[in-house]
Order: sequence, then structure tokens, then C-alpha cells
Amino acid sequence: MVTDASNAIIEVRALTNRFGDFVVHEELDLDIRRGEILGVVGGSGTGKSVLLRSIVGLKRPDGGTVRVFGEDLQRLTPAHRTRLERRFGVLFQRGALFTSLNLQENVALPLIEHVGLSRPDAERIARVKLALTGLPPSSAGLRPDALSGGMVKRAALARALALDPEVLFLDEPTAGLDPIGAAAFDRLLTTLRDALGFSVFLVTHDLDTLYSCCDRVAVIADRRVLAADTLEVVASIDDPWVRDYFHGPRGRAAADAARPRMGPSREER
Ligand SMILES: Nc1ncnc2c1ncn2[C@@H]1O[C@H](COP(=O)(O)OP(=O)(O)OP(=O)(O)O)[C@@H](O)[C@H]1O
Repeated sequence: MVTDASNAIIEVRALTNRFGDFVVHEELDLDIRRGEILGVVGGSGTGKSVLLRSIVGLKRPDGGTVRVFGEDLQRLTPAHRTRLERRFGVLFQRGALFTSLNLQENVALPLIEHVGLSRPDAERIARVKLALTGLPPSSAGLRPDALSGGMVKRAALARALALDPEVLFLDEPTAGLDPIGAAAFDRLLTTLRDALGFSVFLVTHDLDTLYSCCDRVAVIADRRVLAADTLEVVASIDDPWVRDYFHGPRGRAAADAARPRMGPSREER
């Protein structure tokens, strides 16, 4: 999908984050555009999750601004901010489903808490969301510990979709899945984005995911966004981490696997 630079729904400007003396981000700029799947990559500890948390309002930045749907997050009243945050769906790295609740109850919870739906109505919608993510009706009554890793990810995605978000934040959604499960999750994400039109901020280490579903890729290095562009442009940047990541053995394998779909690379044309 080609996205329009003028259509940014989230604008991060001069963001600074630190923990004590340790500076994670310094003057970091990044846009998330309407309808895109933006992959966010970078070495371990470069601040991808902290960036996600700053945007969704879980970490107060030490400097800079985060504008979401045109509004400066820091300047909103708590009530306004809560309303705005309801337009986000978040899937955290470690699943974050309640283990004591079954899937239907897990997905229904935000609808009861944030929208005030009755339990039967919320559970009816929850079953629709579970079906959207490809889970069978029989899964609704199961608890997370009775499911495979791939099913847990789907259920967590169903919960992130509970409130029909305009932006979905995913922190390493395919971590821990086998390659077939990961590829199925990538396809599911693309299908749902195409059908529902949300935007996605996707933190990942998974090169196959970048090739199969991301419209743009942002590389975080040295406390900033080194580049945010199409995969082809980003992979051609002259930077040691980019070279190792995109052009090492795993990067070449992912590029080879994607080539039949994406066509020849720039060097091959
Ligand atoms: N609450 C915290 N207190 C202190 N330091 C923190 C806290 N949260 C994150 N950090 C530090 O900030 C840096 C960035 O963390 P973050 O989790 O965003 O990295 P990441 O790029 O997502 O890493 P990975 O790819 O390994 O998940 C790390 O050095 C981490 O130790």
C-alpha cells in the first residue's frame, strides 16, 4: 500500500526519553500514516518498546511532543486523553491476556469497562472478534493456558481489536511462533488491515514480517530514527546495523523468500 506523507495520524517530534542518566531517545522524529503498516526495527535495547509506550501514553516523554489525531497528548485533560486512547488497540510482547478468564471474557472486558456494554452484548461482540482473527467458536470458552502460542496471539489480537481501533500497536507479535504460525499471523494482520483500514505500528525483529506486510520500515539507531521509508530504500542505507540486519544470511533469506511476490531487487533490474 502506498501511503501519503501528508496523512500522518501520529506525529512524534523531538522526542526525548531517559531513565536516570541513560538516554534512550534524543530528538526522535517519526510519523505514522493513515492505513499503513509501519515496521519498527533496531538493535536490542534501542528503544522500540519505549517508543511504543510513549506514543500510547504509558510513558511520559522527557522532552518533545506526541501528536495523535492532531492533538498533543501532553496537553489533554485526563478524560479527553482516555477517549483518545480508546482509539488505540495494543498487543504487548508477552500476550497480556488474563489467565483466569476464558477468551470470550478476555475480549469482552474492554467492551464492558470502556463502553459500558452489558456482559451478554460484550460477549456476543467478543465472539465476532475471535472469529475475525480466525479462531473457531469452540475456543471462546477456553482459557489462555489451554491454547497454542499462535492461538494466544490471535486471541490477544482479538482483544486489541475489541474497541474497533484506528491504530493498532503490536510489540513483537510473532516472537515465539514457529515460521508457519508467524507467516499465518502476518497474513491475518494484512487481511484485517485491508478489510478494516486501521494503521499499524509494529515493533518486530522478524525480517519475514517486514517483507510480507510492512508498507514502510523505521530503523531506530543512536537514539533516533535513522530512516523511515520503504523496505527497499531502508535496506540500501549505508549503516553497519542496516547492513548486518538486512544483508546478513537471515536478511538475504527473507528477501529471497519475498522476491517472487515483490519482483526483482533494484540491483537485479
Ligand atoms: N522502566 C525502565 N527503567 C529503566 N530502564 C528501562 C525501562 N524500560 C526500558 N528501559 C531501558 O531502555 C532501553 C530501551 O528499552 P526497550 O525495551 O524500548 O528496547 P527495545 O528496542 O524494545 O529492545 P528489544 O528489541 O530487546 O525488545 C533499554 O536499555 C532498557 O533497559
